[in-house]
Amino acid sequence: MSRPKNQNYKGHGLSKGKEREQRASIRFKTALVNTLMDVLRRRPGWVEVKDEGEWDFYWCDVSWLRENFDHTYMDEHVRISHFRNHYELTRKNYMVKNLKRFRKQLEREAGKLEAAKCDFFPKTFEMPCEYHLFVEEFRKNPGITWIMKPVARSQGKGIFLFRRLKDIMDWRKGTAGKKLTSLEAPPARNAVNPSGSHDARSSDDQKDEIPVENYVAQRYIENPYLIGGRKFDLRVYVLVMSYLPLRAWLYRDGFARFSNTRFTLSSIDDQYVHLTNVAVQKTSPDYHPKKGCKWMLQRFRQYLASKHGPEAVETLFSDMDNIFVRSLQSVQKVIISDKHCFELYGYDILIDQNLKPWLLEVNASPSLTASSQEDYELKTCLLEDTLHVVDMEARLTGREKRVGGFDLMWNDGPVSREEGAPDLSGIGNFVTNTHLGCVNDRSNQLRQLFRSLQSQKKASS
Ligand SMILES: Nc1ncnc2c1ncn2[C@@H]1O[C@H](COP(=O)(O)OP(=O)(O)OP(=O)(O)O)[C@@H](O)[C@H]1O
Repeated sequence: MSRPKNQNYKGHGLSKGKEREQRASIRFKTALVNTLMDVLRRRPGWVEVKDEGEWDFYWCDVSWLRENFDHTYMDEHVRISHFRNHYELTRKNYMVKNLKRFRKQLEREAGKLEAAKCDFFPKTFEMPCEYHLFVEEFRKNPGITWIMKPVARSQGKGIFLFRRLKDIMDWRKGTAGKKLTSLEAPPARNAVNPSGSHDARSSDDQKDEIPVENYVAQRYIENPYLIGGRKFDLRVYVLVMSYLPLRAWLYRDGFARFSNTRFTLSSIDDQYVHLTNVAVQKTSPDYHPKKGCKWMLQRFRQYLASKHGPEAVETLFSDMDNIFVRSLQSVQKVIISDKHCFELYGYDILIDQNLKPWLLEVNASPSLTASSQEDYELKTCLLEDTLHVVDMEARLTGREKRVGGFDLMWNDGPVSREEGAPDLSGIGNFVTNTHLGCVNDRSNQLRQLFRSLQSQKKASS
């Protein structure tokens, strides 16, 4: 149960057994109205709490953390959906700062070879504070393309590409971010998207103190892997249950997000060519709502395997595992590891023509809104499986290596992933089939549910 720190607690003085008895149902609260709401409402034994009611589980947004976390007392069993200072990983500038520091530490302690395993993020400078370092680097490689990204916005807002220092001069004068303006909203300082329909960028304490909007200047990956001539990036989900010790689960499914326009380096001002965010692509004149711009990860794997063979695909996916683990390790000592917190991260990965994966960023609030039936199925399974791992019902033994579509990737050390490792929870075998692409009953149920939700929506509008 949760309550403000100095408020009297109704259940105070009850024995543990009585308390557990009283908690026959799990009281949940959520700040998001999307697929998540469907999943929570359907979950047996879970009841929704509104407004100031006490809760056991809260899928909060990051602004709630800032305003309430430090003043809320939480009982042992209570869980919330973010770590207190999640922005250490989910703000573009902090992520890079932590990765650079971690790389240096590895070089000191384990040598250059080990440190080189952190070379998965494009060269990045924080602006304006690293402007002079950036200029030095810029002059070393004339003619290459750079990308400027606001540190705390999302959905491609405020992003632009450049090749001349003059463009940065304009930015410094306060005109930056005006190149790709068609989608641009006013700087979303402290903005939180209450519907959760987008990847609402973290709104956190640090942001309040930033007098001008900060950017990162990042080397643009000029040779992205193309499918059908189009650029794409991957969205992969990682669930962290604890930072000390680090305990992280990797979801088997995810998707590739494609641009609608053929890739070319000749027009760097065209956002539809260079930015693969769905929010950007949806506004493209060539966008087909039915076709969408996503491929499920399984389909992407199959495509790559047919082109390059299974070994190349294995190497690519294990290089991605390396990214997940190292990036989490880079913030392991910085993030406040509170036993009440978990976090479902959305990783954005770009693959180049050498099949090298690059980490673009990590999202604290990956979009949970479905853009198609397939997407709805993926997100529903993802959320159900997340709740299985969070385990408010106390059904897991703690020895599971697989729960639904999640594989335990790191448990204070690497976790061996034998093929067909049993799902000890007994929860996930059924679910896992869905992830392997089998059409089963559950999948059909979801399809029906999706259709009925669609027709309800139509009827009400
Ligand atoms: N260094 C890079 N090289 C090539 N393309 C990039 C690079 N950085 C970003 N992009 C492209 O720009 C898009 C948006 O970048 P990024 O995800 O960093 O910003 P964002 O606005 O926070 O997006 P999101 O809403 O997905 O969080 C990416 O999906 C990718 O297509």
